[in-house]
Amino acid sequence: MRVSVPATSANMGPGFDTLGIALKMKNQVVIKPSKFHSVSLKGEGSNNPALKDNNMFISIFNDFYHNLSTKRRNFRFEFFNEVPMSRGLGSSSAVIVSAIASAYAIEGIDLPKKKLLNLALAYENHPDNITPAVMGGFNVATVQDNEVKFIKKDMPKYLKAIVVIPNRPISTHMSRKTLPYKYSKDDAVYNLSHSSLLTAAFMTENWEMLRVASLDKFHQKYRMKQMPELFEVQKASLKAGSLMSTLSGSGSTFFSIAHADDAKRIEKELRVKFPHFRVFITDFDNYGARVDK
Ligand SMILES: Nc1ncnc2c1ncn2[C@@H]1O[C@H](COP(=O)(O)OP(=O)(O)O)[C@@H](O)[C@H]1O
Ligand SMILES: N[C@@H](CCOP(=O)(O)O)C(=O)O
Repeated sequence: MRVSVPATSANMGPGFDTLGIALKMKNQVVIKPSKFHSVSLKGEGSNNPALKDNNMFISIFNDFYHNLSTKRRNFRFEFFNEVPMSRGLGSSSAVIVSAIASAYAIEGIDLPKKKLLNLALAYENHPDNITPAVMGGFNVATVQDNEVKFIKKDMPKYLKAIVVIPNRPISTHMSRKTLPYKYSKDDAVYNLSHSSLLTAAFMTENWEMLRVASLDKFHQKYRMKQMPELFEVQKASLKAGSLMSTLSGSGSTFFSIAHADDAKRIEKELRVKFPHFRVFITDFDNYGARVDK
């Protein structure tokens, strides 16, 4: 059985804890019944021996498996990870969603995507990463009465994402601590209006509006101060022709959207200017979490 879940870029500027989009980079796990428990890791995290012992996937999988099953089978877990850890590309959401989906699938229990999303909410209480991780596409999401309410929009193939991934990780938990405790009414109105405009721009495919609509006063500047070079990345990406360029989740990755015709040139310019960062183009994912039995 194989489960795959895409990377996600959350916030998208002003949509703090609300907006997110799925990328065509994924974490996959192949699970096989086996005499003994064993773990193999390829790709991101494979040089981290701790992930072979007691990683977040195994502990969430076990929580669900032990609730769903009376049997005590052992499994071999083979992980193929493309989502870098603690870079603002939703690695924790990918792990949470894939662990829950795997426990249900291994027991042959059908798990509708909306239920998967609401189960994931217990592990990550902001819905901006888990929603696109489960559903794919661009999503606007909120939590009401312990349920995720969301609207999804498929992304067209003629738009591409360009990601700039620094070497340095930023933990989401720590990064949230750098944010102000309170915001002024002016800042609240600023973000509310920009986030609403950004959502409307996605829904109506008014891509030229993204540059203005993606401006934010809630979180980016506080977080980017930890790595001031990110201000340069944003400036360079917009100058090179990106439609929008925002901190991805809590960072450290920078996420830009561009027309396919411009993406190669923007990628090249960013690579030249920031040779010490990983820069590449990726498509958007419109499917989300996938289980192949
Ligand atoms: N492939 C993985 N396997 C196991 N645990 C992972 C994996 N990827 C991420 N994690 C867990 O998620 C944490 C990173 O979460 P977080 O700081 O929210 O970063 P991100 O921005 O990538 O979601 C890691 O410290 C680790 O506990
Ligand atoms: N809204 C959250 C998003 C965190 O995304 P991640 O990919 O960094 O986990 C936040 O801004 O803290």
